[in-house]
Amino acid sequence: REKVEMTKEQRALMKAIVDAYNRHQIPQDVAKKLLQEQYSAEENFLLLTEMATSQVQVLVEFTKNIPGFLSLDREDQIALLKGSTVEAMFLRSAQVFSRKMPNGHTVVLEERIRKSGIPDEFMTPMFNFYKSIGELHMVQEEQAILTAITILMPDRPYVKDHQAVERLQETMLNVLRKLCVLQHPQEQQYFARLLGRLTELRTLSHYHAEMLTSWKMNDHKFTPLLCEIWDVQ
Ligand SMILES: N#Cc1ccccc1NC(=O)[C@H](C1CCCCC1)n1c(-c2ccc(Cl)cc2)nc2cc(F)c(F)cc21
Repeated sequence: REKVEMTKEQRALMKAIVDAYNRHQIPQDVAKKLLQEQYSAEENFLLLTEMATSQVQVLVEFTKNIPGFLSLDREDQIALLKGSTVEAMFLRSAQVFSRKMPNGHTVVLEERIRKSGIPDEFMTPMFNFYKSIGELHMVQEEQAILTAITILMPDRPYVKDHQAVERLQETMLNVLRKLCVLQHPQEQQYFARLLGRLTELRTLSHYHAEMLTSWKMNDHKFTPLLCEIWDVQ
């Protein structure tokens, strides 16, 4: 098999994405909060809306650092962000859930999330996704580039210049493909498995509006930003 090597440009691109990904982390870690105590459904819902609101802002900052993104048509930039924030939220949640934690913490975290107010019918698909992400043992470079690939999805609603987005995404996919070979040399199909998770992520994200509106509590209040970004209220 030929030796896989990243070009100088690809290494620079990856560094830019990873730096942006690490720079724009969610301020406080929700997992720590959840491990401290079991909140009520109302408190959990509020925590989620706060997390999601700050995550959208963080995502906008991260996206600005994706080389080429700011040269896209302005309306396409909005369409890409609007179309990917829910998937990015579940991807981020999955990465938080599958982070290495002291023994027993993941069990407690899962328990707290199961009792957070999310309707029961969404637990299985959600935790299946979280566990399938965990099994991949992604390195942070892969997590960052996978998030960028999720944002640069050409088939989001209302995207006009399909080609321009496809070109940017393809550049990212080329970097991710090489990274997977370099990081997981034993697993021939690791790259394919990784992309398969994006399909699972899209399916899970279809449920998000219903997950939120049927949260086990009355009068669900959303921030204006979330009303705009999510299909709720
Ligand atoms: N993490 C994280 C994160 C980062 C940015 C934005 C949202 C995030 N997710 C969250 O805060 C929620 C919390 C919010 C309070 C109530 C219990 C879930 N969350 C979700 C979850 C997100 C959405 C929807 Cl509809 C259902 C569930 N899956 C999580 C997995 C984890 F391991 C974890 F710690 C937190 C997680």
